[in-house]
Amino acid sequence: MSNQNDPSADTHATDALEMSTDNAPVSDATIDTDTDTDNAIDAFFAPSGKKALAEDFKAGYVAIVGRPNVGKSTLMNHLLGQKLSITSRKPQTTRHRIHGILSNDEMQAVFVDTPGIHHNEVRAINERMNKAAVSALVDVDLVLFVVDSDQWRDDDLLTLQKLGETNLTVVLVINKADTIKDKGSILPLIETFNDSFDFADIVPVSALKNQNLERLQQVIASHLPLAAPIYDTEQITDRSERFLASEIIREKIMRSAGDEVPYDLTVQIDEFKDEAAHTDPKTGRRRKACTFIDATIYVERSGQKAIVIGEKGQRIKQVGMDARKDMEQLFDKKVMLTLWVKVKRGWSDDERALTSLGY
Ligand SMILES: Nc1nc2c(ncn2[C@@H]2O[C@H](COP(=O)(O)OP(=O)(O)OP(=O)(O)O)[C@@H](O)[C@H]2O)c(=O)[nH]1
Repeated sequence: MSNQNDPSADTHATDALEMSTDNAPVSDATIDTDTDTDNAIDAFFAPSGKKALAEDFKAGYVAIVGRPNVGKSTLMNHLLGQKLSITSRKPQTTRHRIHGILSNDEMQAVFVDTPGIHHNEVRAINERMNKAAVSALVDVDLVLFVVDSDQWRDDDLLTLQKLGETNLTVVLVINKADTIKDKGSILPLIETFNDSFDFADIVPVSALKNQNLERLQQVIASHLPLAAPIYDTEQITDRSERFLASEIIREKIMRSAGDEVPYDLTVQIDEFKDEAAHTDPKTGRRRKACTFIDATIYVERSGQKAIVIGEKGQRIKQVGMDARKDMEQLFDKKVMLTLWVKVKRGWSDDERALTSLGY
């Protein structure tokens, strides 16, 4: 859906203001000559990358559930060694189910990253997040129930109650172990958890500091069924680059604007165009392959728009630069990013608007 050319969208997209960032001239794209030929030769002689799979290969779906802010996204990102899911200090930043795929010689775990399970929610968006959290539990082979080692709350019990109604295998992941000053205090904590639920395993980790994640991988593998890989073992996500691009932009805004913007701003990718390496007909110079991405950031009020843009456009400029860097790293190609900020009042209460934005 592109609002720029859609007259019917004007009624929603009030108070539109465009902010363009990162307008480095296209000629900045590094120029190269014979690399295409070199790459083709390298690709021809490179090993196919497909190894023979172990006969006892295991594969399955793993849901990561838990209260907002316990570190679910960080855990998945660090297990994968890649940034697929957005993280910020603000709770409820995860809005979608994201499939991250972890493959090694013995197993493939397909992660479903869920939003927290919330109750007493009034707004349509939170209801949808709830549905997504519960539906993520259907048909998974294993649940990682993540808690913050420091904070045990009623919300945790609510999730545990939901898990108790299923026959799922549940591993308790006690995250943020790095924040525990007295390591001995984790033992009574483990006992408390053990008394409240029949966990298949309990693994304390620090997702952020990569502590005990190998052990967690072994535990995951031990609970997955014998099966062939579900996805290609080279693949790390089934999410499109478009989707990942929008999540990266959203993360940069949430990180930079902190508590000043609500978590329910959304980012829509208006254009995502790959341009192959070519010779510029005007200048005769070679241009590297590049992906042009145009995105619109929707906020609810003009005050929020001003915050996202920042003084003299500084914030949006920084968001654009940081997001572009992450995208270039993740997609492994050159990116030109243009951002727009628009006010779309009340969209998070509007079921139709949510659907049109892909929720
Ligand atoms: N100290 C410490 N902080 C962590 C750890 N894991 C995550 N965090 C921090 O906790 C905050 C929340 O992490 P997220 O991964 O976004 O949490 P989440 O559970 O996905 O949150 P929602 O998207 O709201 O459901 C971030 O500031 C992380 O950096 C950890 O092992 N140690």
